[in-house]
Amino acid sequence: MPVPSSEARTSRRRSTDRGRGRRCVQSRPSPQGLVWVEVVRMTGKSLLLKVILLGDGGVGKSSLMNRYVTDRFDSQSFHTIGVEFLNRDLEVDGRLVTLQIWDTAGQERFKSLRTPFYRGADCCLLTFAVNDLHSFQNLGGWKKEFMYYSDVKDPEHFPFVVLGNKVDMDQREVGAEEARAWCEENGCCPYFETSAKDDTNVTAAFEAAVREVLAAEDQLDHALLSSTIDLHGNRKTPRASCC
Ligand SMILES: Nc1nc2c(ncn2[C@@H]2O[C@H](COP(=O)(O)OP(=O)(O)OP(=O)(O)O)[C@@H](O)[C@H]2O)c(=O)[nH]1
Repeated sequence: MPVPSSEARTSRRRSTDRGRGRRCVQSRPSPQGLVWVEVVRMTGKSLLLKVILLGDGGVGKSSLMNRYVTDRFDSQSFHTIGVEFLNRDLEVDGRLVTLQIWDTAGQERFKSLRTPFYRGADCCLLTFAVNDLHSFQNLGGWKKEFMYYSDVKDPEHFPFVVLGNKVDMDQREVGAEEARAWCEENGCCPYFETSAKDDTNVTAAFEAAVREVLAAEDQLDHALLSSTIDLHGNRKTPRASCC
């Protein structure tokens, strides 16, 4: 397999570190010695979230990332080979977040270069172009590919956001209602109609991805705090009464 760029390698290392550093889960006995509580720690001031852009070649993934991070649009952009990433800091609902956006190559011939980078993603942005029906019909395939290679622990609750890009173009082949219906059938993920070219909804879409992740994490933290575990990490249902 070709070696990823040094930037990509650095990021991979960091995203692994993040897995260890961001959430240190400790088990401690309660004063009664019966119940175990979990303490979730945040390290550093900002939460590092990895989001990944997937979709057919040419739908505008790189352009969306570049518009959001550098506020530029290139009408002659090249196909991505493998993966690239950019970071942007932002504040969402009072929480500081470093968003690490991974842009992947949509062309089939680069599949083996992109799939190793799916692991550790916190959210997946499934992207199509509204003037390209085929790219919309392929969304299910992209979701499947992501689920297969990302090794997500809780597939049912993993956050996805769907982006219908190039809404600035006249020749539309996919309607907003059709796209929303797909989202509804595929787990109610939020849908955004975007244009990297004229900067329509780009910020809103990335912020929605962050909100989806934070909501999923809050749910998980809540579940962890209200459950109990024994010394070997096996969950136990709390007993209704002592003795
Ligand atoms: N009109 C219009 N053109 C866009 C938009 N977004 C991207 N493009 C153009 O579409 C072409 C492909 O854009 P990319 O961002 O390279 O697409 P990609 O999905 O990253 O493609 P791969 O790297 O092959 O996976 C480029 O010529 C862009 O300028 C948009 O919102 N509107």
